Amino acid sequence: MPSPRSSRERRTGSGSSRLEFLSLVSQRSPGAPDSPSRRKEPGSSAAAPLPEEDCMKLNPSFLGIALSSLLAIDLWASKRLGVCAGEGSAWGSARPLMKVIEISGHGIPWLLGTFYGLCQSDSSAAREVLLNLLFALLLDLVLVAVVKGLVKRPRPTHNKMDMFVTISVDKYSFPSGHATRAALVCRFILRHLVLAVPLRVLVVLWALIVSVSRVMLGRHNMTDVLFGLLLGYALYSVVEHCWLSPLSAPALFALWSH
Ligand SMILES: CC(C)=CCC/C(C)=C/CC/C(C)=C/CC/C(C)=C/COP(=O)(O)O
Repeated sequence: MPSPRSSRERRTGSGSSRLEFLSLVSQRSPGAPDSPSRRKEPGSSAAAPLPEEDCMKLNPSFLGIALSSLLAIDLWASKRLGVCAGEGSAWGSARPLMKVIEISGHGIPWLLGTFYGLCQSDSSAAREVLLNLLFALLLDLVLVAVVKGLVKRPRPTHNKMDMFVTISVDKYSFPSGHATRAALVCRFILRHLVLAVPLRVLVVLWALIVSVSRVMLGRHNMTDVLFGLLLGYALYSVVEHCWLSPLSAPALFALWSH
């Protein structure tokens, strides 16, 4: 059965830099009296029992504090790195170039290019690889849409929503769809295309530049991009596990056999 391994063997050849913190105190209702833990009845030696909700607010878990701190650092650093977020930003003149890089990692050119290649391919090895790339790209779109829809993290406030063709969940930022695609496509190409070393280095650089440009354009926070890269990397393993071949999916391959 042709597999990824066998197919490989066949190939011989601006903004402000103010920190944004989520204060634990501000989460309490404004004007609320002091906590019962600090209030003692006159003449009584024992403190009144703590209501459960106050216990939770006054004793946040270590994990909660660590996560809030990480998110605060993420928002602050991402805002500082969003140097191409607008024409008036520090590196605003590089924004057009960043937008070209954005399109190079967009779903539409990748889907259309792969579909076109599939229709034009005249070898069974090329058809197998391109069909699996198309499957990987579609799976990536669905997975990112599901996670974005579940997490619903808004895009950074400094982002200008002027992206080339988006779908409804693209108003959310976690994870970065460009970063998942860049990592997925990068792993896929390195594994299934025979390329000279300089070209392999270029593919890795492209994936990194697409990812960094998401933060520079102000589209994403750093954690959106880091998680996106991890997700895309892991998704490639799923694609390889479910690899479509003429034996496992004969009907699909029959569609493109000439
Ligand atoms: C051409 C074929 C075979 C199918 C088309 C299927 C389809 C509906 C594709 C939609 C592609 C699309 C609009 C993708 C969105 C890409 C995007 C803007 C992602 C957001 O990236 P992010 O890094 O800002 O999260």
